[in-house]
Amino acid sequence: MSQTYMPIRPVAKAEDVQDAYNQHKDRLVNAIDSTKSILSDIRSFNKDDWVVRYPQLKEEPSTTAPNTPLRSLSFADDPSNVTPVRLGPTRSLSYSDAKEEEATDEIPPLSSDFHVLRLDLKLGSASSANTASSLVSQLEKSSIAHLLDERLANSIAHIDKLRLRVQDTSSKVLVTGDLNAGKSTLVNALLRRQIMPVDQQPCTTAFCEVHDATENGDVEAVHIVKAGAAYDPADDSTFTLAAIEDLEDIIAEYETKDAEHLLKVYLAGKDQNSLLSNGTVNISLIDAPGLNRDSIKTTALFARQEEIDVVVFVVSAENHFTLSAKEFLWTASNEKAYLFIVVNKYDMIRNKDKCKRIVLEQIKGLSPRTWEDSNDLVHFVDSASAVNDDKESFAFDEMEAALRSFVLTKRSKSKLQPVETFLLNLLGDIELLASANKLVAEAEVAQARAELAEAKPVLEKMKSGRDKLEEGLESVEEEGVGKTSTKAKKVLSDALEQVGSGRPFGSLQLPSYPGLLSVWDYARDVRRILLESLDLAVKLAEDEARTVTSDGVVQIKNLGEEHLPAGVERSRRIFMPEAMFSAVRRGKGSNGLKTRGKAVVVAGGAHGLGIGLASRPEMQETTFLDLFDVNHQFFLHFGDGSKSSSEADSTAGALSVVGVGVGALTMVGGQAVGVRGVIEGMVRLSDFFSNENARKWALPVVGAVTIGAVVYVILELPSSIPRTIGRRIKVSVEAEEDDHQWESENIARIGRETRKVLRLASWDLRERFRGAMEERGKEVKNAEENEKRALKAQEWFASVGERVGNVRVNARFGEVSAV
Ligand SMILES: Nc1nc2c(ncn2[C@@H]2O[C@H](COP(=O)(O)OP(=O)(O)OP(=O)(O)O)[C@@H](O)[C@H]2O)c(=O)[nH]1
Repeated sequence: MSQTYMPIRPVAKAEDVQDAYNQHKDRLVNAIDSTKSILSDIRSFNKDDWVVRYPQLKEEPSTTAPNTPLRSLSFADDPSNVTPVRLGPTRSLSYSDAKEEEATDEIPPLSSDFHVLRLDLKLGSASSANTASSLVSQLEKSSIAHLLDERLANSIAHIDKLRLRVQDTSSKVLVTGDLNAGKSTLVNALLRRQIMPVDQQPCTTAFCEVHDATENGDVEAVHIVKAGAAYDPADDSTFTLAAIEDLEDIIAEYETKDAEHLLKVYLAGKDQNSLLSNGTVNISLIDAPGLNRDSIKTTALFARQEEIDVVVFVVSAENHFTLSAKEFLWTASNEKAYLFIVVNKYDMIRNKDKCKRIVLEQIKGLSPRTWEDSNDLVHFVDSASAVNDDKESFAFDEMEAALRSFVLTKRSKSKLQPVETFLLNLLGDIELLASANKLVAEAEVAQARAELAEAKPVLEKMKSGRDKLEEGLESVEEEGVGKTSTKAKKVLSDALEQVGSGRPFGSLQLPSYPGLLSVWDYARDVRRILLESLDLAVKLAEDEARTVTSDGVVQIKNLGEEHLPAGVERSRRIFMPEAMFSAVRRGKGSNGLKTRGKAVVVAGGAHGLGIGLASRPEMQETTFLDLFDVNHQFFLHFGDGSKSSSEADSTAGALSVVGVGVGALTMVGGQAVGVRGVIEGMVRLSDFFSNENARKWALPVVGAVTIGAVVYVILELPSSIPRTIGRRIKVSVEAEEDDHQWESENIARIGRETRKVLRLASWDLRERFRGAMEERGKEVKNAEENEKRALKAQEWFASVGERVGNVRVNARFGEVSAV
């Protein structure tokens, strides 16, 4: 009937399908390349710039915006820190208080979990959920980032494979069916060439795989694949070579053998319109043996192979489906839904409608999905006449076009669609990852800014206050030292002046005069008291210094309060004034052995250290000169009085003998007469004694005067001794070299000690200030770096989101594919 030969679908459809397929393929390849570049960039960013965090989302019920459901976001390395967020339509995250997106009905319920980039962090058994979660929380950021990196690397490797799969143009069409149904005739018709042997007797027992000769270096040939060998056209040890012309003989030869064989047939110069050379996919046709009890299993197994894209099942219109055909179809349709049924020898049928009805009814039972699409998938043809070019065979052409479309559609469904689904899931995962990390980066920017707002003004204040603090410390030190030195000078000069005139200092008292017989002891005690007076003055000056230094320490402490920022630990040193003017001595243990490192502080200043004047043996020595200071008198009148005590002492010996008398003389009248006067007096005396009269009365007079003078001197001793000793002490302490001079040495020492304490306190404060400033500087620098890094990450993750969006748009994901 003519209607059955009418084209079911326009032939142009095949080209449309092909174009659509090519576009789909190209878009996918581009999307794969872009996705791969995004993944590689995330890996480098994770490695070099930012430890990418792995988000975990939990669903929360939301009433206001069902399509942007509320989730709680936490991170694998910090599961306890939870933030409420909303999941956008493309699995991007935003804070739950952000403006809610328009709810649209088309948005499918979104998964909060990762599809491709999911990390299996749940360690331990399900029964020990607590242990597992605690294990997860123990995972560090870096180890999670490392796991993520591995997952990204695996995803890249996987999409590389997908790319190869998408670009792979080879497609296999297995032609099988009942014995003698006309499979070989159909294959020949599709190839536009008589290649397969056609016989009324069942003949084909081998699988003949027909390829384009370009796959074999443009050489037509038959490769008989050796049993068990992994076929490789480039390795002739895996096959036996034969000529195309011998194909019929080879197949005939194998008819007699039991086992099925695989023949690879390479054909050149094919018709441009043949199924094999459509330009998009390299289809290879496989002519399988007719189904019988022996071959059905092998064929079913063959059909199941991954690379078989379409199974063309040939059934004879005369016989309908045989039992073995039904068995095969049943199995195949369960495993592969892509069955293409050619009802051959349709020309032989007289009641075509009836035949069609019966066959379709059978198909409905065997493969409902094929039946549903029977307009495209079930074709009634006459292959024998199609081989004959002279005859028009619309049904065959239509079948061929439908088969070509079907191969492409199937490829699209079996190869492109899964890749598209995978890419969509992967892009969704990337978006989720990027938007979660963007939120983290935003939070870190905010935190860094808050830190900066706190630390920067403190640092600025410290910077501007540094010079002031330095000046303050210097002036405290200088003022302190100046004050102590001035005070010490005054105390010591006064004391020296007082002692010099024979008066003791402070509360010290001179001993009472014990009488002439104990004059020596008296002189010794006076000397001791006067020396102790000077020591007391030193102690007083030291006490003054202690007070001044204490004030200085308090001032330094106040400077610290003023300049050190809050939170910086203040000096915990406690100033002990009594430890001033003390020395640290290496102590000895109770057993008399030296104790390593054990120090003993000896308090009490120069006095306590046993270096006071009263403790110096050379100063304690009482001499005759302490009683009658002839020497002093001599130099008072003949010298400049400023000679060193050593010089004075050396001359003292020579003069000591005459000194007593002369000294006594000089003291007559309580005032100095002078040597010249004495000599003149002596001359006059000799003149006087040479006179007879004078000699008579003068001697008793002189004797009386001398006795009077001696008595006077003796009576004066209680007050003259302190004066003499005081003067002698003054001269001896003043006579030292500048550096060792008692007064200046003590002033310098007291000043030094004050400086030492104040400098130590200043140093402590300076160190604290420097440390605090360094720390604030570091804090500011860290916060600035964190802000910069987080800002960069924020922008970077936003750009990843955009890139993902662009990939989706360019790949036209989400549109209903034409193929
Ligand atoms: N009238 C008619 N005869 C056909 C048609 N197709 C095939 N034949 C004939 O049917 C016989 C068997 O054809 P083959 O192509 O050898 O069948 P086959 O399915 O390959 O056979 P085996 O491989 O042995 O199973 C041949 O004599 C063909 O000429 C057709 O469409 N119409």
